[in-house]
Amino acid sequence: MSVSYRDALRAALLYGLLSVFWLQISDHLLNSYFDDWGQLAQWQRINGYLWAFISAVLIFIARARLLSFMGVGARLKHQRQDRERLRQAAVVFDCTREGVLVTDCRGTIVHVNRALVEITGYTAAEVLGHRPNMFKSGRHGPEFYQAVFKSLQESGDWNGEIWNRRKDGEVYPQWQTVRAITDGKGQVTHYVAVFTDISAIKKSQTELTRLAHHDALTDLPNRLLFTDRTEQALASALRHSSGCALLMIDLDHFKIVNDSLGHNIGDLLLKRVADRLQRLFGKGFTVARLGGDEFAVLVDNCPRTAEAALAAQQVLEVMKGVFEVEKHQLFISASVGISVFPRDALNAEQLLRNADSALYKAKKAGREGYAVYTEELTTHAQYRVEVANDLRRALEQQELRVYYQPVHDLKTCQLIGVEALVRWQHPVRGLISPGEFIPIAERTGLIAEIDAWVLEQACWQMGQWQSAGVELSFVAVNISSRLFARPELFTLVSTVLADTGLDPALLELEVTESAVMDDSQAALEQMHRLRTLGLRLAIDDFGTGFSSLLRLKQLPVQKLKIDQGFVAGLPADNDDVAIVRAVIALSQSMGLAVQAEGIEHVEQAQLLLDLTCDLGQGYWFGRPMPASELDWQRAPAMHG
Ligand SMILES: Nc1nc2c(ncn2[C@@H]2O[C@H](COP(=O)(O)O[C@H]3[C@@H](O)[C@H](n4cnc5c(=O)[nH]c(N)nc54)O[C@@H]3COP(=O)(O)O)[C@@H](O)[C@H]2O)c(=O)[nH]1
Repeated sequence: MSVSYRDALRAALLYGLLSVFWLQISDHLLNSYFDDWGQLAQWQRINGYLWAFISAVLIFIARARLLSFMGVGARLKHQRQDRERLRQAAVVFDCTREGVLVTDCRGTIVHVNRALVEITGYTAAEVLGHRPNMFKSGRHGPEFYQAVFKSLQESGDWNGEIWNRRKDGEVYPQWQTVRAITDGKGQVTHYVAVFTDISAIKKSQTELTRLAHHDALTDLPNRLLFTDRTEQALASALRHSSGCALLMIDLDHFKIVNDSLGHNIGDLLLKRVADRLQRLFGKGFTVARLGGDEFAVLVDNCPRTAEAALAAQQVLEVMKGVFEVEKHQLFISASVGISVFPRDALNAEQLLRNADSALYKAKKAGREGYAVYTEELTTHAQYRVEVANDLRRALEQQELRVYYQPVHDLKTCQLIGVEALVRWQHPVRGLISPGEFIPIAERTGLIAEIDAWVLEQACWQMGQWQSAGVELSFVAVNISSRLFARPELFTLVSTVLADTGLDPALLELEVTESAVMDDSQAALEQMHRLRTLGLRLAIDDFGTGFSSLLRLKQLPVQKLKIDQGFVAGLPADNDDVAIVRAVIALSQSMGLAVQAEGIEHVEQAQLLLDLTCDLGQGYWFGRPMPASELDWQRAPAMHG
């Protein structure tokens, strides 16, 4: 007999004994108290009721204790909570965005939610009773599914990426978790799969990867992908003992298209160039846009320079045809730098760098051509690095000097101004001409510091001449495009003028035509700001750039300097004569002074005077020299 039965028997016996005891005692007491039968009968009735009441209380207590002992109350509470939880789970099951699929232990689908219907395109009725392999995409082999089942058997769950097929046939990726559900004895009763459709994430991931590796404008591979492909090509060339060539292509004077026709047309032209290059080389080659107007082509199986040169020549040829861009008929040429693996470089970075050096050489050689990398170019590059380092030291050690070249009035031949030109007094190499170090200073950015220093020296020197009573109309200082592009130029010039006390009207800043046209709107603003200081502005090397006359008209400049390249051809070269005549006429029609530079012969000075040029500068008048050597009285006569 179980403990509970024994307890129940004990309670029943106790109740029986208690009842007998109660009946005996109450009967005895009532009989001894009441003699009257009527009263006795009444109290016996009351006694009966009383016992019934006590019994009811005892039954209640016993039952309450029994139920609590058996845990029925808690179970009822739990049942209520379970019902609530199930209701909530059913809502979650149906509202969740994840697809849910439940199979029995044999793999037959017994339950699916609304999200599964939406994701797969099947109705619940079309799915129930079938097996999950109805969603198979065919992308995974049997070994994939075997691995899933193995994981479910060993650990009871699996999660990972799986490609399935929707009802409409579309194959899509989903992230899925499958779990085995077991009963109390550890037997699998069901499998539950919960999955998310990750096709949108995949698409944006793919798009991001594409964007990171492609140029947005032309859709060509960008520098990152091109470098990667070059590395792969080099590795493959190494394995097969073959070679490959890298062509770096840069469009000549592309800036003019942007400046004159706007960036939209410039962009469209770049797209057309990209298309043309792709068509020329076809699918087997990697054509990339490295940035701006720079493209590159990787030519596989091309170990010899001659073959690479042939490819470069084809690039030059293909660029020759007209580009039709929105009603504009554009012509553009290109320069190409060639570097060959393994002859020139052993890794992608070096190959790119060397092709770039060759491209620089092609540009310097006059553009619309190609140049092949040579070791000499690296030597040059190293030399440039050494000079740049040396220049920094020169600035600190005050090794730079300012020379002044006289500028004469062509009518009176009087010296009326000077141009400040920098020199480098090298401790070992002696006096170095700016032609040797200015281009390097420009490439490294040191030019801004040099120009600032020359400006300070020239203003100070002009102040000294003024104090000494020398009658000079101006001192001209060259401002490189690097410094000219900086907003702090205005502060620099005003500080120098304030520090040296020079009358701003005596200062002339020379800016090259290309510096002004590079970003003409910014240049215009810079020039107007500088003009508020009261100084004068001149366009240097006029005729070598590609000024738009419309832009030129807007510039607040006071002088045009005819480039010495045109003066050199005077008086024999008819083209130069025509150009010089046109520039003089242009200056005069715009109310600008005009100055010719590079005058080496009296005939040149005479012709320029005849053409009504205002000012002249050149070796015939005087070479650049230290301030102390200038001869203020020198006025070389033109007529004998
Ligand atoms: N940003 C700066 N550029 C500067 C500075 N100083 C010079 N430069 C530029 O360097 C280039 C070479 O200058 P330099 O060797 O001084 O040559 C100048 C003249 O010496 C030369 N010149 C003058 N007359 C004649 C001549 O009759 N024949 C001849 N073959 N050359 C002559 O021309 C140069 C003057 O150039 P420009 O500035 O265009 O008037 C040169 O581009 C300088 O601009 C500097 O401080 N900052």
